[in-house]
Amino acid sequence: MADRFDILLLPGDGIGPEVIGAARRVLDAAADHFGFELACDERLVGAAAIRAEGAPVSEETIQAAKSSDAILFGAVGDPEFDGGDVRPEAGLLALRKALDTFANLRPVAAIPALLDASPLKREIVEGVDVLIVRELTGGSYFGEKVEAFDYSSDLSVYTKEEVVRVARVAFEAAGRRKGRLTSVDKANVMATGRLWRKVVNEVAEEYPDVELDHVLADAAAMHLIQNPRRFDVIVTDNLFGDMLSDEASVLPGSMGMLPSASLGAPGTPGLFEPVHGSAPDIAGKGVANPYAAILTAAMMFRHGLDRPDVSDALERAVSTATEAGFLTRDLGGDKNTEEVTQAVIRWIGAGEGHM
Ligand SMILES: NC(=O)C1=CN([C@@H]2O[C@H](COP(=O)(O)OP(=O)(O)OC[C@H]3O[C@@H](n4cnc5c(N)ncnc54)[C@H](O)[C@@H]3O)[C@@H](O)[C@H]2O)C=CC1
Ligand SMILES: CC(C)CC(=O)C(=O)O
Ligand SMILES: [Mg+2]
Repeated sequence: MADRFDILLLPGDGIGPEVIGAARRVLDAAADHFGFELACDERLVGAAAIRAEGAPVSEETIQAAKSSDAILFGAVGDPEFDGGDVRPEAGLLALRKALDTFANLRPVAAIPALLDASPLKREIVEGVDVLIVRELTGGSYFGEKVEAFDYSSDLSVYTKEEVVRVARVAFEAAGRRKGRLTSVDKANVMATGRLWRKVVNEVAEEYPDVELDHVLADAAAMHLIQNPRRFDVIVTDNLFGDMLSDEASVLPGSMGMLPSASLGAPGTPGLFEPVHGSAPDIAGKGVANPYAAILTAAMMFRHGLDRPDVSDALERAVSTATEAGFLTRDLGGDKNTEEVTQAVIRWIGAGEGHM
């Protein structure tokens, strides 16, 4: 079991530095509690990097990411650069591509203490436990782009191999969970959707114990908030996965609750990123919800650093803190980022019998 980890922190913009600062304090407390060593390097990305280094991610930062054990990312984006030629978000896309993190795991689970934080009825939210597996390095976000004076286009391309590899990740995950996989596409209108469906059906032959169904993306958006318990694992492309996961954040009650892990080939560093963005509307006020970033750090220990024991402790500490009423404004509470962070730190190790 490894006891030293080289982590690259990329806080980014807006609330990114606030929530990654919170996650860092939690990581330091976990290191003390579990007795491992954390070597953290911190670099700029997004708008912060454009201002200081002239590009949303530098080649040095990409190299540092490749040689780390894992990367903990905050968020990028700043209204200052809206509509400009150089965009902060391009830094994140470049990192995902450079690390080839093609599978983005976005778990969405109802948290018992937060059942009333969701605008949806309790009976819809209760017991929800969905894993969205989003393809992350292909499709319309990465295809050739044309931006002319009076027209523009985004090419959406998927190769068979790109669908095979993310489908396998999703089937494996479903096999470890309830054994149900829903593939989401637009095969009725899109060529990429028809390839997606054909390839997922082929990969299904390798996983006879997993029950597969196909749902069109528009209907999936409806089912997700009407009857979310119908889903176990969802696999879908880059664009639909982005949208469905933001929609799914209303189930636990806030974007500030959703973590994610962006994974590539075994042995390569993962990019661990909360699902939310830089939230310029609340940045700098100290009120951002840090749970998504802390749960993202937990995913880093489970999926990137092979320390599920640390991951379990962080997830337990978050549950206990929510049960004790440590809720930020987005969840209907009145606690600030720091109060929530300190509550999580207090409960790290609780329940293991040696605190
Ligand atoms: N992974 C990333 O770096 C992402 C970056 N973005 C960028 O972020 C910027 C803002 O985008 P938006 O569409 O507003 O999405 P957003 O996710 O930043 O915010 C959407 C809404 O959720 C709230 N919210 C998000 N995270 C929260 C948290 N931790 N605690 C409390 N409330 C939270 C915000 O206050 C806002 O009302 C844009 O520049 C966008 O491109 C958006 C999504 C992902
Ligand atoms: C590059 C990001 C800003 C796109 C996004 O919203 C996401 O990946 O969740
Ligand atoms: Mg998004």
